[in-house]
Amino acid sequence: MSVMSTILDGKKVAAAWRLETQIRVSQLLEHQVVPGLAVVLVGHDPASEIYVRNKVKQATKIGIYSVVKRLPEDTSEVALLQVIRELNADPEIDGILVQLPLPDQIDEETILLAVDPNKDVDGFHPYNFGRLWSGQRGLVPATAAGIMKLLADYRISVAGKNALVIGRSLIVGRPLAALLLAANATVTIAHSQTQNVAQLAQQADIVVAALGVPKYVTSDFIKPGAVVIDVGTNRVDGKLVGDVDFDSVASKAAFITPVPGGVGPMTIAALLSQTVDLAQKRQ
Ligand SMILES: NC(=O)C1=CN([C@@H]2O[C@H](COP(=O)(O)OP(=O)(O)OC[C@H]3O[C@@H](n4cnc5c(N)ncnc54)[C@H](OP(=O)(O)O)[C@@H]3O)[C@@H](O)[C@H]2O)C=CC1
Ligand SMILES: Nc1nc(=O)c2c([nH]1)NC[C@@H]1CN(c3ccc(C(=O)N[C@@H](CCC(=O)O)C(=O)O)cc3)C=[N+]21
Repeated sequence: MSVMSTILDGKKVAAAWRLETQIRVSQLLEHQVVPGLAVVLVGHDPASEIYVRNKVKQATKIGIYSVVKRLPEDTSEVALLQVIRELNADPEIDGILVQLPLPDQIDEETILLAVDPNKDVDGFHPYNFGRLWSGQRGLVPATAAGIMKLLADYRISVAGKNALVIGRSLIVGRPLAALLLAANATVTIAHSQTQNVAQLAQQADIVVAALGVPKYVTSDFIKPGAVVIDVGTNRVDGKLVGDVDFDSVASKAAFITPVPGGVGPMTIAALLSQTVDLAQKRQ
């Protein structure tokens, strides 16, 4: 027996969310407040270029003023710190996002610490990360926020569920685990040294794949009726492939996100919404 699962349509939910954000932007404009977003891109990682272009395009479309600071691959830490200080001091900028990863000569921790925690729209500053893990409200990394919104929109309850998050990066795995915990899930975090990930997944009501290994999660990982969230965005032969083997898993899961059109658009919508939250605080 093979039952098709419900596809969690991130593209659709993100479009509706952007519309809500756009309304909030027009209300701010009536008060002469233009939300401002700065994206800092060091080097020219082609994937990063695409995301940055999408972010800026969608921000502009809903009335957010956005600037991209493009810096060469060989930029020094000192030079990057100078750019961040200028953005911290710029009254037109509400949100600052430093695209990761950074080139080797730049220490990530130093840079994340330099961003004004009140403008840290990515939620990567240790102050905001600490708040997140303390269960306090604040700025939350966009991918994790986007996934929680997608679950909420489909009325998928998290409380009391077993959730497995595969991946423990600053960008996705850790913040998502914190949000699932705050929503009263029982959370397990798997990483590259975890034994028997498949066995852990078989116990899980919610499986999140955020490891960056194409089609890693196959149907034998999945408990029938589980919710499967695919964060993976891997280029394989020019095609976008998730961390989940969609075709096999879709016949076993109750809900599943596609790639593309799942978590990716929600990430951008979350970023825009949080930029406007910050602009509302300015006002
Ligand atoms: N759709 C979206 O909005 C976004 C998509 N992405 C995509 O999500 C994926 C993950 O990104 P990101 O978190 O930045 O990746 P990282 O490479 O920073 O982290 C990967 C994590 O997965 C773990 N891992 C790697 N291999 C395995 C394995 N075989 N079994 C279990 N765990 C493993 C690593 O463990 P360890 O810590 O031990 O090294 C690490 O914690 C990528 O495909 C990326 O492109 C990322 C951000 C946003
Ligand atoms: N400081 C920082 N913040 C980030 O949020 C951040 C980052 N650095 N570094 C890189 C990752 C990756 N990321 C994605 C955002 C959108 C899509 C996205 O829109 N994906 C579309 C497809 C886009 C395409 O065609 O490539 C989709 O899945 O439908 C994907 C990935 C944010 N990241």
